[in-house]
Amino acid sequence: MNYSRFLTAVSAARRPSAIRILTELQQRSPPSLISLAGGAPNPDTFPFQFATIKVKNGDSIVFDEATMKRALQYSASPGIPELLSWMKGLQKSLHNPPTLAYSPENGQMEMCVTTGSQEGLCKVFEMLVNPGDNVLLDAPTYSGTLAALLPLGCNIINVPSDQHGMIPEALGDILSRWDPADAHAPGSSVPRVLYTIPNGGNPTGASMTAQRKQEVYELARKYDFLIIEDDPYYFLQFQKPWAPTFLSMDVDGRIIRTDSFSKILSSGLRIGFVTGPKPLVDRVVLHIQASTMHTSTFTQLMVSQLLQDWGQDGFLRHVDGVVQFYRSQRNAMLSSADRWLKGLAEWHAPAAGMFLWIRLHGIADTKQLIMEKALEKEVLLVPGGVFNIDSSEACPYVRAAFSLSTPQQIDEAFKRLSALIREAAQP
Ligand SMILES: Cc1ncc(COP(=O)(O)O)c(CNc2cc3ccccc3n(O)c2=O)c1O
Repeated sequence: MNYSRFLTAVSAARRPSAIRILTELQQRSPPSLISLAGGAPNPDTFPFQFATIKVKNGDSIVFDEATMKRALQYSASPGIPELLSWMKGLQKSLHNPPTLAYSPENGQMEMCVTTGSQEGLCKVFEMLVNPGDNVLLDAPTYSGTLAALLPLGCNIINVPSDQHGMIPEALGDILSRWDPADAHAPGSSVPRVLYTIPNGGNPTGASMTAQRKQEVYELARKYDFLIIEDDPYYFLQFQKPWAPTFLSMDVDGRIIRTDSFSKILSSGLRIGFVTGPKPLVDRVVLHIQASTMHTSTFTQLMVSQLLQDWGQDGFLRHVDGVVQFYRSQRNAMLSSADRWLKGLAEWHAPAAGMFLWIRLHGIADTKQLIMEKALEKEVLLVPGGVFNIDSSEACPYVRAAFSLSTPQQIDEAFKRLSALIREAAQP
């Protein structure tokens, strides 16, 4: 694939940081090398000496003095080698991307660590989206994505979707306004990027079927666009086998996947990953070099040691426990919805994630209801309009998260919401 056609002017202008090249050169050199190059601070001056982090299974992660000095020091922009290597092993086991065996210039699978998948998304958009570009996505969508995309001045084209995710026929209809042959013409307006959340969508809870992913992928091949597979809820799928990912079917090297440890290990540690064709991931790293330089070495080392101790089987056993928790939370929310909201609202049972997308009857726009009346009743949800491309558009939906509240709190919250809807619907 010709990846240069996808790059923004900003991204094409980025060059490797000379300092980072020296840092990585030094890190690859034998200890006998004497470096007067890097402007790194001397870790002997740092006030932190060592750390022991107790893990719930009884194990401990120990940062002795040498490890602590490394943890507190600058590290490589793509991520620390041991974490990247472990994650590449996991991606191979879970997705077995066809691009694993490709040459770098042909899109060999590469990865980098990001400070949460939010940073990954922001850097990927900065790399691919120029002002005026047509970008395809299925709204309502994650508000953090809209926050990153909209200021770039692109034209977001909303692709219709339902509880099974983006509708390929609707995407095909939208694309039919262009001739695929024009895709490579200079200044072509054929969309070059499609973004979607394939599992446990935020806010809709929708999960794409494998069939729909295959059909969307074929359209991406026909019109030669990239797919950003934003999949932080991949590990929160309530049924096995987990759905095949776009990455697992990527014979062309046109998938850029963002993963996150936020929903399964920690959201505060800010660990995410970008997986995709090497020419593009290497470019994302250039954007990282010019902003955060790298994700915290401390948190990368901490997570890396945990994963080394667990191995893939141990990691997946941990994930099973997390899934069990969220499945039971989802079931509690669904039974409370049945108890309090039947006849007042409608919803679909999510197969993954942590959100229930609820359409309230008799209410054209939930914004005022939530921002004023709901607070009086001491119940808080997210008004659906914030997930629309135009947040001022009326939206009868609310997003309810079943991640933090107890089943008892969820039940009381829906009892209060039902009173709200009844009052609001009265003439
Ligand atoms: C589809 C999709 N893609 C990327 C991300 C970012 O996750 P990261 O790996 O942690 O950076 C997210 C995180 N979503 C949310 C985050 C959040 C944080 C504070 C408070 C509220 C939040 N609400 O409501 C959210 O939905 C997401 O849902």
